[in-house]
Amino acid sequence: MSQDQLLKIAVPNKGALSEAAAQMLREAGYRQRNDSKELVLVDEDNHVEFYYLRPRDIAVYVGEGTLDVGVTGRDMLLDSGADADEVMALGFGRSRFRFAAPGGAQMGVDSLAGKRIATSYPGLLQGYLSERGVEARMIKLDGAVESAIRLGVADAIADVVETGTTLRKAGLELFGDVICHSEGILIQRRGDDVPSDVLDLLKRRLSGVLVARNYVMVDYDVSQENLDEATAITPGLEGPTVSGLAKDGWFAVRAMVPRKDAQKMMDDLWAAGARAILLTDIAACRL
Ligand SMILES: Nc1ncnc2c1ncn2[C@@H]1O[C@H](COP(=O)(O)OP(=O)(O)OP(=O)(O)O)[C@@H](O)[C@H]1O
Ligand SMILES: O=P(O)(O)OC[C@H]1O[C@H](OP(=O)(O)OP(=O)(O)O)[C@H](O)[C@@H]1O
Ligand SMILES: [Mg+2]
Repeated sequence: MSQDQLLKIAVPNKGALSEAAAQMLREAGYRQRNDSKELVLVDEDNHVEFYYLRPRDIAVYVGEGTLDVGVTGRDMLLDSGADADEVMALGFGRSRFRFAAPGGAQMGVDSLAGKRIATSYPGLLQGYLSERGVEARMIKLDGAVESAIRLGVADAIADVVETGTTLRKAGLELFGDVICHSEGILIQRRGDDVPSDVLDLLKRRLSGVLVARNYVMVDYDVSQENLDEATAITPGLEGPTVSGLAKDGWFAVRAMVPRKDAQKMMDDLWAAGARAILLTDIAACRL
């Protein structure tokens, strides 16, 4: 891609990843379509254009080099066998790809030899079974795979599981190890190392959104005698900002901390003598 061409980015047009992908791109400062029938959207200011495509097809377009990068699911990239690699995990659309069957809790992957397995991800499944030397018959379905056993076309299934509700409602139980931990990812054609400022910016902005989502800012006041103990709890990224307060012997401390640990960290800070402990969201960042 030459510097004056727009970077072509594929985005899922429907399904579980579509809204979350568009939302993340919006938060990263890009324009996104308002009309779900729109197939292409040009964002001149940011030197990119978005192509709205079926999530399953995105790895194919990127692998063939017709589009520069794309957002899809890790399971779909692996299933496609396309000539594309994961560049960055995006933290949304998390799911697991797993085996299930009635009474599955008693089964193992070895028991699948000679059986029929229904799936929408034959490439991913075949790769997993071949590595383990298990020969089974693949029944390729487009969706609603959980119904395949009840309807008599398969003995087991391999499908996407998020909450497990769909499986439970179909009377199925999980078995075997997780075949793939999936989430939304950014992909690029394998070996495509043409330097691109526009792509570097996209990656930096998406990383910024991830940090803003996963971290919060903590502020607190602490006395000199408790300063070391408190800052050990909030080491920050480079180190916490420590500034003097008007009150003698007291300091104000500010640091970024992982959102998931924030409540426990506040308890620990309080126990360490910190007071006026405040948490605030980070709207955006560049690290
Ligand atoms: N319930 C879910 N929770 C989280 N991720 C999911 C869920 N269902 C699917 N995914 C993920 O979303 C990606 C695309 O799957 P999706 O179901 O949207 O596509 P599809 O099955 O081809 O389309 P559709 O279901 O609209 O026919 C995959 O990476 C998959 O792992
Ligand atoms: O574990 P759960 O939270 O129940 O979610 C998993 C279900 O969600 C997806 O189905 P989708 O709605 O995409 O329909 P599909 O099977 O036709 O793709 C997936 O294929 C599972 O069926
Ligand atoms: Mg689906």
